[in-house]
Amino acid sequence: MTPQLEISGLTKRFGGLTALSHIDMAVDGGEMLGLIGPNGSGKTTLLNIVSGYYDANGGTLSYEGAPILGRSPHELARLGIGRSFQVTKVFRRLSVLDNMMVAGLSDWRAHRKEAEERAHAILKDLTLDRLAHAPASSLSGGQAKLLEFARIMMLTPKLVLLDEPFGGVHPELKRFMHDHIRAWNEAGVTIVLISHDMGSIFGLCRRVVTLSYGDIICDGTPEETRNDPAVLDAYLGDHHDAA
Ligand SMILES: Nc1ncnc2c1ncn2[C@@H]1O[C@H](COP(=O)(O)OP(=O)(O)OP(=O)(O)O)[C@@H](O)[C@H]1O
Repeated sequence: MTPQLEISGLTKRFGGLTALSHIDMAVDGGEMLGLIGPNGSGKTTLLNIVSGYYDANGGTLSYEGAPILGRSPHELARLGIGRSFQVTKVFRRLSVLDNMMVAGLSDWRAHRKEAEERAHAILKDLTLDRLAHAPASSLSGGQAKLLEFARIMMLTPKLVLLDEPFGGVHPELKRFMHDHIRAWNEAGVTIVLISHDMGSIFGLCRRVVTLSYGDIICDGTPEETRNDPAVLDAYLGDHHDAA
């Protein structure tokens, strides 16, 4: 079976710094995969390349069997690759509903009425529907995170890349987000989750890939990852900040 996402020899340099060094990795449709590693190990860079925000210096990337390296974020979103950002990106001056419509209308299949109905249903599911007409600037940090989730779902993604979704989120909201991530995955959506929150990673993911200095140093179950000496060394060694 062709993996949903296949990364081969992917390399990214910033000047003299090699942020990713010949990364090989395959992700099957329906996986729930954690991507961990100390600060600066290359996690966000990898996600930025897969979602079309960065070019690579070498290697190949294919999605559902077709090459995608060099495609724009917009094209990739249309193909079903959704992502969140470490720092939430919502249009602060637009209403919550209009934030959803911007996502929905870029999808040529959706007509406005259908897109609005879909937006309301998703907002309701995420407890944001009563705020549909409020400006996004009036949302709390946690609500803005939920709006970002809601916008990703507007495009009916097949692969969702989440970059530190739990940063600054209180425990109750975190549990709510966990439930939604699990529900998406149970509905067949592939999830790649970057987080420094090991409780979330080990609680949600069946497979965990660990990066260190742009290399994959471990690819295994949560149990294998927790007990891998290279992972412990990467996090606890004095050459890295502990995460
Ligand atoms: N746009 C950029 N220009 C220059 N260097 C960059 C850029 N983006 C990332 N880097 C560097 O590439 C390396 C990998 O960074 P990246 O953000 O991918 O790491 P990370 O594992 O996501 O870290 P964190 O957990 O702190 O978010 C770091 O040394 C970082 O400074």
